[in-house]
Amino acid sequence: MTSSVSRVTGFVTHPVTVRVPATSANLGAGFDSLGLALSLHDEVTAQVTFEDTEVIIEGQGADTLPTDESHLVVTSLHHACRALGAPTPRVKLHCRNGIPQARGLGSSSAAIVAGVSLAAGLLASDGDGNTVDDAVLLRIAAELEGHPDNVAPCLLGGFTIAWTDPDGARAVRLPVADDVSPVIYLPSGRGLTTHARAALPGRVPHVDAAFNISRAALTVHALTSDPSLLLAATADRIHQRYRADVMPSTIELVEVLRQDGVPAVVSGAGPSVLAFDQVIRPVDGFEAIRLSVADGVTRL
Ligand SMILES: Nc1ncnc2c1ncn2[C@@H]1O[C@H](COP(=O)(O)OP(=O)(O)O)[C@@H](O)[C@H]1O
Ligand SMILES: N[C@@H](CCOP(=O)(O)O)C(=O)O
Repeated sequence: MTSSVSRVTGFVTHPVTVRVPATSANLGAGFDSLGLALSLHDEVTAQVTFEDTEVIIEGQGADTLPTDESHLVVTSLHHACRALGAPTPRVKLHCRNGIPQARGLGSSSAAIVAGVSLAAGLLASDGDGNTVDDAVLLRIAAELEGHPDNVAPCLLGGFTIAWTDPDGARAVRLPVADDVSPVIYLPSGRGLTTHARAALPGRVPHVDAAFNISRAALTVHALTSDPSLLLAATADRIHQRYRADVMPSTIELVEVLRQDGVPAVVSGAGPSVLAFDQVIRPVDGFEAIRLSVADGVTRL
């Protein structure tokens, strides 16, 4: 927590808007650690109100997400206010959502990062509404999400390595090589991260852990310096195969693409597939979307 947090004096009265990117976590071998920010975004505006909390939603989730205080952006904003020693305000929230939910594109992390960033933006400290640094926001956001690999690229942008210390989550952003070309294969069906995590075993064989350590380390080199190594680097043995029963067509697509020489992985906890490819392939049951590597949360 930055020292300025103790000087919080209240909330700004003007609206604050943040833009948060989608993220693809794991990147194959880097389970719960590696992540990439991608060019799909939610844009969220919050303004403190003396009336009841109100949530207006356009775009993804407009018909399904709650519009009261149980909305994830509001609960995250409130959690961050408490963590920063501030009261929890009622807010008017306007969400313009471009990130599909429950598809392995980090929508929950985007909502959480939006909430904690809006809290930082609304807190007025010595007349300056944004005095909480990214390291503090990362710790708060990762606590809420339960794993740091999506919230890290959502906050910092680009390609990130995240890890958890006794004090909480930490992350570094690394530069991405120019010819890294992400394509997302988006299925129409949804899959909750909690379900896909429940499919994982409590232990994995030592030999598989060793396999993944070498590939995760290689992924750092491949994404930053030599994308020709991405096929070898993105092989995984500790999570994707265990998830096959809950997303069979996703795992099948990963295998078909990899057999064709395309570095392809389950995006996050699925069911989308992330491929690094110069071409977009038509695939039955999936919408192929060309994306680029994005920056992290921005205050508009
Ligand atoms: N923009 C959003 N606003 C409010 N809640 C959201 C938003 N995005 C995601 N969520 C919540 O998170 C759930 C999806 O989270 P999760 O299963 O982790 O999928 P994802 O891979 O998209 O993060 C949604 O069902 C919803 O409850
Ligand atoms: N490491 C997590 C990543 C979850 O990402 P999401 O985008 O599906 O929320 C996991 O594999 O469970």
